[in-house]
Amino acid sequence: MSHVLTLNAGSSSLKFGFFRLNGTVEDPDPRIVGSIERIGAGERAHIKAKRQDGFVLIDQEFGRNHVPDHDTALARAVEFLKEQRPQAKLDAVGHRVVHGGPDYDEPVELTQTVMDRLAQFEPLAPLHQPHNLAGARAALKLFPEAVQLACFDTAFHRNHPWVNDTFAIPRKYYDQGVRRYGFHGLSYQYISETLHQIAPHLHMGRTVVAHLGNGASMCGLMGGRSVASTMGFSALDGLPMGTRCGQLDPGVLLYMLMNEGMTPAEIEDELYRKSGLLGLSGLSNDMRTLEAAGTEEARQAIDYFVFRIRRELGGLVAALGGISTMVFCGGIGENSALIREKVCAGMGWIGMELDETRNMRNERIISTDFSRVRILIIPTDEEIVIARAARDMLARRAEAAA
Ligand SMILES: Nc1ncnc2c1ncn2[C@@H]1O[C@H](COP(=O)(O)OP(=O)(O)O)[C@@H](O)[C@H]1O
Ligand SMILES: CC(=O)OP(=O)(O)O
Ligand SMILES: [Mg+2]
Repeated sequence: MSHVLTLNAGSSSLKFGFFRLNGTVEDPDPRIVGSIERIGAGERAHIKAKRQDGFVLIDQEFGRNHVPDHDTALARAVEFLKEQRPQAKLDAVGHRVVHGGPDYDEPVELTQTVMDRLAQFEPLAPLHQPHNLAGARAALKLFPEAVQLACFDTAFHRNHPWVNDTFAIPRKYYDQGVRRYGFHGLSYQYISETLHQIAPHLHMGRTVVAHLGNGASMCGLMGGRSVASTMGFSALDGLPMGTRCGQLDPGVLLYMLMNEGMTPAEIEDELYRKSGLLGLSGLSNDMRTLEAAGTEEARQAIDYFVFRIRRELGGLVAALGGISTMVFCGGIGENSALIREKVCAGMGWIGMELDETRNMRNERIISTDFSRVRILIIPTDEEIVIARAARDMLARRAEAAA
């Protein structure tokens, strides 16, 4: 029996999935999915994992400083999986790698050359890429006989039309790779494939997907393919996020450099780690905390988040030439009735009409029966997209070896 481990390393978390492969066509079976959160020096990390039927296998806090970095987190996750499945042999380890640069438009086997190339993109995604690659290095040591593959957040967007792929700066920068890459591609691929399964007629049309998590972006899909996305060169652009600023006039960067005398490292820290919902509210990057807080600053942070989503929605509808389906996903998109309600309020002019009760109940279809645009909640699943890619890569290698 073949097994695949999937790893999705964020700035302070590691999500893992343990899948059984049932042949080369059937969907991989998610036997165990879990996460370790609050990784870092001085933190009390927390491991959670569930079986496929929802049974909680572990939900436990570590002691302070017990999981100071991603290498330790991976070791803890592997220890736990070995306890659960002592006999299982891993055939592949699939990694979410946020930045694949201009060339990778599909998953690739992680060789040393590929790793070196991907390390060049670390400055473009400092909250993710270094951790993604650290996870890959650690897994290469732990499982030398397993196939290791990288699945990129950028790959799904690689066929954007040129106007959505470029900035209006001298052309040499485009050739150097300064482009609008777009991210959250594994999530958008999952939504696109799911839409194809559950509503093929909607999949054929014009869809706007709002992936609203700690990182947030939106994507316009035409016939299931990405046409435009709100994220650009780095995972900073577009919507404001938990701690990232989203769209910013580049003049603000010049101001920080020249008037505030900030160093590039200080600006990076300000824009990636201290801005967004946290920076505006002065309270938290967590939407649940902001919704419960009731302070003026928390309300303003929510208002700004919603305002930017609505602006981008209008822009994406114009880029697509219309809209037939709107999908919400990510931790906020899947769980916050309040944010969905605020985003959809008064959007009748593009044919969106939210059903209040369905929205409150987090149902799959949350538009009214009369709404011209279908509004859906689809819980996203980046892990299964990685597991499917691993299945396909193992099948290709087996075929080549036969
Ligand atoms: N019931 C809820 N109401 C509002 N926000 C929620 C709810 N559940 C989760 N969230 C928010 O989802 C965000 C995390 O989303 P998630 O997609 O898990 O992020 P990540 O990018 O780390 O994968 C947090 O801001 C969290 O507050
Ligand atoms: C690209 C990105 O923002 O990812 P995440 O949502 O995992 O932070
Ligand atoms: Mg995410």
